[in-house]
Amino acid sequence: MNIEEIEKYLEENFDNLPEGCKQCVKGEKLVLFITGICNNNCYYCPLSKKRKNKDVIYANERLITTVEEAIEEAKLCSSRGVGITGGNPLLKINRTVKFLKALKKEFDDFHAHLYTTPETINKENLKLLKEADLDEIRLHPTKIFNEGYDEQYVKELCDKLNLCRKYIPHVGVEIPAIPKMENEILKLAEAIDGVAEFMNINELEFSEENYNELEKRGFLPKDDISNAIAESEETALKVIKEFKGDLFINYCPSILKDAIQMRNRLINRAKNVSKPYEVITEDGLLLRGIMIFENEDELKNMAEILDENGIEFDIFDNQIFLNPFILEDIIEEMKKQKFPITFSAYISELYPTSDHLEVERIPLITKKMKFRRRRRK
Ligand SMILES: C[S@@+](CC[C@H](N)C(=O)[O-])C[C@H]1O[C@@H](n2cnc3c(N)ncnc32)[C@H](O)[C@@H]1O
Ligand code: SF4
Repeated sequence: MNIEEIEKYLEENFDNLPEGCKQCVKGEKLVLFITGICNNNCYYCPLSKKRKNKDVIYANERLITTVEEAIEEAKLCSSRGVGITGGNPLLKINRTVKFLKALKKEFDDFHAHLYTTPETINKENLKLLKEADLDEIRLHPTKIFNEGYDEQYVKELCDKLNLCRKYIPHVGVEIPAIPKMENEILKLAEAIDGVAEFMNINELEFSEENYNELEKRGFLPKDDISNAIAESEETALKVIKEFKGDLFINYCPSILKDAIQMRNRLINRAKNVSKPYEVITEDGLLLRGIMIFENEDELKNMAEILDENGIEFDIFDNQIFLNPFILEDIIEEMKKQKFPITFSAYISELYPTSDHLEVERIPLITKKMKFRRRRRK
């Protein structure tokens, strides 16, 4: 599926999507990684070394420790809900409940969904999640994808789904589309039809951590621009085509996460955190003009000139941050008037995230620059 096909698919199916997906697509979900601890060991687990089996908390890309930081990140991203993920959030149930209650208290009408695996579902955990007002839960039946289809395991999964339904308003199943597993996935869909409300199938993705395990099994990247695995999409779409029951099955392509969901979240955050002189790109990144001075007096002179002309800027150490296009104009004018340029200058393209990750430095040589639209990994 390319972007146009995904946009068309979303337009046609948006109303049927689980609420958690609706907000996620619009970039309105805070991604709360509550712990990296997990008792499973899926060969396709995409978690990075910094997160896998580490008891760390992230709100979006930001490493946090407190509820207040999670609330702050939600505000900065104009989030309207939270997706609680991990690791397995239920292995840190008290922390999960503490964060969930605090977010629900802080924001009105805040939708919450949570990812977990069937083994940790029990009455005690569900009671706590209900008290904390969890709206949606998604179970990932890992055993099927690591060891093969097992009738008894799927029966137990259905029991767990039924138990979830007693406590949580919306209950679904979420799985990776492992290439060539269409028969197993179809059997699973038939078994959970009438029990789960939806099944979400993710296009299989590789990461630095799982690449070797995927390659060992003959799974290879589908192209050199995304981190999707070849034939995963075909498997998911075949399941959707051949399934004849009532269960709503949704396919979530890797590119949707990168090009639509992540982009929307960045745009939301950029709108809240950008300085008046920064430019928001169509990908939700920030463009900032930067002058670097070796001489403090020259920096002060330039700051005075900018001030006199009503140009907004910030001074950071020996640098002046200003609008990138104004910076280009200034340099052009100085060149025209053969004015000695005593600073170096570039345009910085950076993420509006808490780490301000810089993705590119564009040296200022030409006036009219085209800013490429790039896909992030
Ligand atoms: C990354 S997990 C995080 C939550 C939790 N650890 C779990 O596995 O349910 C969220 C969902 O992604 C799916 N998933 C796991 N590994 C994946 C991969 N390599 N590519 C695409 N989806 C994956 C699983 O179906 C899971 O429901
Ligand atoms: S359940 Fe999730 S976090 Fe745990 S190993 Fe599997 S994919 Fe990784």
